[in-house]
Order: sequence, then structure tokens, then C-alpha cells
Amino acid sequence: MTADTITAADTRINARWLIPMAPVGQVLEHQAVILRGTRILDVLPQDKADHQYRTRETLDLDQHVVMPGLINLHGHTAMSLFRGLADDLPLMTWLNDHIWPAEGRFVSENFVADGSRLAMAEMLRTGTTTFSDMYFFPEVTAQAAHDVGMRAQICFPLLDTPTVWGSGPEEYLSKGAALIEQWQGDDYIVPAIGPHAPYTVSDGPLAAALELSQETGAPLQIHLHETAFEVREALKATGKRPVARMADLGILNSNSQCVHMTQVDDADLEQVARSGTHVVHCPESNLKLASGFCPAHRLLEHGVNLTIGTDGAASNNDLDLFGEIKTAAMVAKAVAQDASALPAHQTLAMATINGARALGLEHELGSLVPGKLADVIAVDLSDPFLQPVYDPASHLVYSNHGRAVSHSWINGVPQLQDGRLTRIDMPDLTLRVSQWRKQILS
Ligand SMILES: CSC[C@H]1O[C@@H](n2cnc3c(O)ncnc32)[C@H](O)[C@@H]1O
Ligand SMILES: [Zn+2]
Repeated sequence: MTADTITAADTRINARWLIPMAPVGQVLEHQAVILRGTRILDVLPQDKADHQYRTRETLDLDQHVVMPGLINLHGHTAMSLFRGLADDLPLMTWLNDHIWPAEGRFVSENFVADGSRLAMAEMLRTGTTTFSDMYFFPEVTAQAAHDVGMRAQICFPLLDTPTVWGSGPEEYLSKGAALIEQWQGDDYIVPAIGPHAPYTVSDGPLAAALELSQETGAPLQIHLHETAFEVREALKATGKRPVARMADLGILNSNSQCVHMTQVDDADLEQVARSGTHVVHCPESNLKLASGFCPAHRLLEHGVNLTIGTDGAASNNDLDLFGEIKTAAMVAKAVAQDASALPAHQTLAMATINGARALGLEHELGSLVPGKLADVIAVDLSDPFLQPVYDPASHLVYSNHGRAVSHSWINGVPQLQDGRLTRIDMPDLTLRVSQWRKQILS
């Protein structure tokens, strides 16, 4: 082998185990992942890499699983500042009597800047490299994610009623169009449209949201069929289930993501599957607010692209996607009354390649394949609570929690090194969060 057959690259990650998610179900051992610039240059056995690559740095992760960064497809990041503020309540009481009044009093640009950084710190610490957000002042969250170097779909909110971010649909839509204009094509940010829910957005603004999505290609995300109450009230008011109403409006399509879907009859299932709409399963928020159970196994059987999200930290109450993965797998088995429902690899796919597909970024994210963006995480399996290792995928889903994540890279940039965040000043953030606590308590 001569020197000129050796290729220069930036980072070599030697992985004891590798779960590339391409194909889903594969577990490899003693592989090297080679990063150059923002992308994965190669994935190959370590002995072959010795002869083919010279890198600026090499990490020996000989007790770790290396896999694609996790994709949290639904949340309200700044709501991390409301974590633990209102527990043990059903959705509409939680929103009407606690969260919406608190948002009216406290949410501002500064609140969103600090709250979204707190959420990003937690997500990065627990293995998420891409998140989706739906919240007020989306321009602030977009800038914060870009500054940290975290990948994010930022959905601007759309409601019929005035909020701290706008006076009504017209203003939300014009500010939202500006957000799309500013961020579309960015390396980190995917701007998107976030009509809140069928019960807070009427047909006119929904039609305008769809038009904006079709004109710009921006994805659309909406809370849908979160509770039986939502479906019952819609039937009383309109004679239609919300899924049918969304289908009639054209909102269900392959560039849309429906969040929750705990109430699914055969007609709903057929409409969602036929339209190619992506579904975001948020099992912990659904459990905590007693909203219901998303029938994950039935959606998967019908070929629906099923993804996963934490929802906000005020209804979960954490943003640890590995925890959510475990809950999703466990709940699916109970709901299906079938222990083989949502097996480990399929649940990991929901949090990686399925999430990438929902964002329209399947060719760029969600698996460790040469040419894709270098969004990579490593999970340290050396702790006693993860011993012994027969099957690393089993541990990631059934035994792990996000704190075992030791390293991450986004666009090839290290974000987490040996469990330490590289790009968020935690002492400064902790101080700011404690100031918010004082203000909210007072
Ligand atoms: C329009 S910005 C987002 C809006 O949604 C509220 N919210 C948070 N969690 C949920 C949920 O589970 N269902 C419905 N709405 C939710 C949040 O407080 C904001 O007001
Ligand atoms: Zn939500």
C-alpha cells in the first residue's frame, strides 16, 4: 500500500458495535466511521480503515454503540421552562387553566431564547441531534438552534386567536412566510408550518397554511386526534371527525406530519395511509395527560411512516428520546396485546430513518451511510446497568436511558464529548433558568 492510496479525513470513530439503520435490523462489530467535513465519508471494518484512511483524530469507542443521531419529531422546546408547573391534569384543563395563562404572562423572546437552549442541552445530552419545534417566537428558536449547531424543523404557530406572537391568522401567516423565506435552504434549519390543532384553527387559515406549504415546499405539522374529547366535540360541531375534515381540506399529504393520533378508526387509518401523511407518536405525553393510546402496530401494518416525539417538557416531563423509545415499545405491546409488536429495531427506526423521511431528508439523515450528513451518536454500554451485552439494540431500547449517550456530532461538529456539551455554556444557562423560576414563582 503506498502513501497516495491513503485518503485524508477529519475524524475516525472506532465502534465496538455499529447500528447503521441501513438496512434496519443490522448490527455490525468493530467498524470505523470516517467523517470528512459535514459528511460521512465511509463506514468500513477497522482493519480495512487502517490501510485506507489517515484522520486528524481517532476515537476508540470500544464499549460503545455508534448509530445515527436521534430525531425528535415533536416538541415545544421553550416549554422546558414550565417543566413540572402543572402535573396530573387532562389536556384541556392543563392547557386552558394552566399553560395558556402562563404563556400569556411569561412567554417572550428572552423566554424562548433561554427555554429553547435548556431543551437543546437536554436533547443533546440524551442523543437527539435533530428536533422539531412548534412554539411562539420561532425566529428566536431557529436562531438559537443555528447558533448551537443543532438541526431543527421550526414550525411557526398558527391559531385563530391572538397570542404573544401575533394578533391572528393573518399576522401568523405573514410572519411565518418571512420565517420560511429567511431559513429555507439553511444547513441546520428546516422552516415549517404549525397549525396548532383542528379545534384552534378554522378552515380558512388551514387552507392558507396548505397553500403556503404547497408554494414553498415547507412541511406542515399539526396536533391531530390527541384525545377522544377532541373527536367527540368535532363530531358534535361539524358532523365530521377531524381526520376527515383535514383530508377534505387537503391537509393530509406526504409533506404533513400529524401528531398524537390516539383515536384511530378504520376510516381514519385508511385516509392517513392513503395520503402518505407521517404520524408522530408521543406516548409519554399521551400517558401523562391520559389522552389515549396511539395504535402504533396498526399504523405500521398499514404502511404509515411512524415517527416519535417527546412533546414539550411540561407534559412529559423530559426530552429524553431513548426513554420515549422504550415507552413506545412497551405501550405498543400492551395495546396490541402482542409482545412482538414494535420490536427493538423497528422502534429505533422510528427515531432515526422514519424521522428523516418525515422531514423529507431521508437521503441526508437517519442512517450511517457514506455521503449522508455526519449526524452521529455513541452510547456507552460499559455501565453496570447495561451489562452483560448480548444484543446492543435490545439494550438501547429496553435497558438504556439517554444519560448513557457519551458522544455526538452534527454536521461533523462535535456536540457532546465524554458526556460534556461543547457548545452550550451550562453555568450561564443554569443561572438564567433559575432566574426564570423565581419570576414564574412570583
Ligand atoms: C401554537 S404553539 C404550541 C401551543 O401548543 C401548546 N401545547 C403544548 N403541548 C400540547 C399538546 O400536547 N396538545 C396541544 N397543545 C399543546 C403549547 O402550550 C402552545 O400553546
Ligand atoms: Zn405538542
